[in-house]
Amino acid sequence: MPYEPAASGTWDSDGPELLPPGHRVGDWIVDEPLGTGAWATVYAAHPAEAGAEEGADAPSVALKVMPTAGLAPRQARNVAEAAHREVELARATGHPRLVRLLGSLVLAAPDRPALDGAIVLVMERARCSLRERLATPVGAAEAARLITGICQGLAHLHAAGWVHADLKPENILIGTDGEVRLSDFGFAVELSGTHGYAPPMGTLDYLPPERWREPLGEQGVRIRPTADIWALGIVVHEVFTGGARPFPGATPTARGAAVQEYAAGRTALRLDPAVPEFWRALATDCLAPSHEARAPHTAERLLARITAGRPARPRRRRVLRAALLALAVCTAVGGAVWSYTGRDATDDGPARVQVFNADRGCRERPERIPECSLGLAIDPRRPYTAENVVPARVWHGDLLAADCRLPDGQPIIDEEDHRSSVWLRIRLPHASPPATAWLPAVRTRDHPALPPCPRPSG
Ligand SMILES: Nc1ncnc2c1ncn2[C@@H]1O[C@H](COP(=O)(O)OP(=O)(O)OP(=O)(O)O)[C@@H](O)[C@H]1O
Repeated sequence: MPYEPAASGTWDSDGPELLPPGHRVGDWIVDEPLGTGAWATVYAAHPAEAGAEEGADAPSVALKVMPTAGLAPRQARNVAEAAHREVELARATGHPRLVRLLGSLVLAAPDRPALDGAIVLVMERARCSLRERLATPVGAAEAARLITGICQGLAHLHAAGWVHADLKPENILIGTDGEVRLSDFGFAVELSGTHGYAPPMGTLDYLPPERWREPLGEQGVRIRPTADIWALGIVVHEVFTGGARPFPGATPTARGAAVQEYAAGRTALRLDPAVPEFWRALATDCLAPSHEARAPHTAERLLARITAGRPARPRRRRVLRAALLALAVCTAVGGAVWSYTGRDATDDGPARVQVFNADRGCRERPERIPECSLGLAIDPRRPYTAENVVPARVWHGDLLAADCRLPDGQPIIDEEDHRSSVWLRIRLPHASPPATAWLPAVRTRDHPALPPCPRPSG
């Protein structure tokens, strides 16, 4: 098959050389790595010129560092072209559901030959990827909101004359506002008329059946917007099943063979029963076996169908409520689910606060299920993300011992549009190091009088 997987062996087996925290890149100082793809490592970074006062509160960005040194000429050309496409697409489009590109530069790092000359894209920083989010169950309302956001991004891209061509949960980010941002436009294709051409690259699990048979011409392989619609069908299935693929097989190649069997009419499409009826019908249309059968299901029409098919609720409330739940559950990634009994915590605390979960569904459930758990931050001045929560989880109604109040942590917005940068320091039970963690004030309705906290260290 004329195909080169995206995750081809670009790096040494030891992995890519990483930039250390504190390294200056243009106007930015590198913090921790956020993720690695086949071509790039993405880092959190903050402005180099932020005053000491601003410190960790300065806006954080994501730096996508795409090394070119040491690559074969064809690979280096691929990387440069991918970066160029990302910049071109950002210039030509721009939409709240697409990740924002803030600039690009070439890295000068003569002391690090593997990174010297790397192309760096400066982007808005997201909270996590959809792949990370899928590590914990996604409720129906949030699933609907996420899929709607993906459709909005695709509808805009397609209307602007582009195909993403590598849609997958790793490339669907969740912004700090809890909303979808499509990202990674390195394989994006600009349409001329009904189709465009791209190098034979992509991610096997998201390729439509026709791509497996598409001849490789001088300009590459033919790509049409229906390729994104197929990938959307796979993603819809994953959202409701914690990342399970709809086609059977232990490897991407085996699943690709199953896709071929289905497209040839030899097997039926079998979606997981966990996918609700409305979304099952939508995913089935996205996964129509040929370009022609899929073509009527444009992103715009799917969006209209979703808007018409979803229960009508006041828009503002729906969006904000879901945003807070997304925030809560994003932070659950990587943290162990741990039954935290508020009763213990109140024994020695100077003030008692009760956890409030914005999601009514969670408030009404007595079981302590992971999807209703909330995270406590390690450092309230850093973004409220998976890397920044303690393993302990808390649930609605838990009683916690708060010993002081920090007025100027990361701002958090609740479902009623209340924005607060106040955080409460919580004493954790002795058995669970660290000794303290931080609860955003919007996660409780209690307002006890508390002394100001000393500025947290580290
Ligand atoms: N703006 C961002 N904010 C936060 N995390 C990000 C951001 N961009 C990327 N990431 C993280 O970094 C990972 C790799 O980024 P990206 O997919 O852009 O790299 P890539 O090398 O082009 O990947 P691929 O293997 O899909 O070609 C993402 O899956 C995501 O987890």
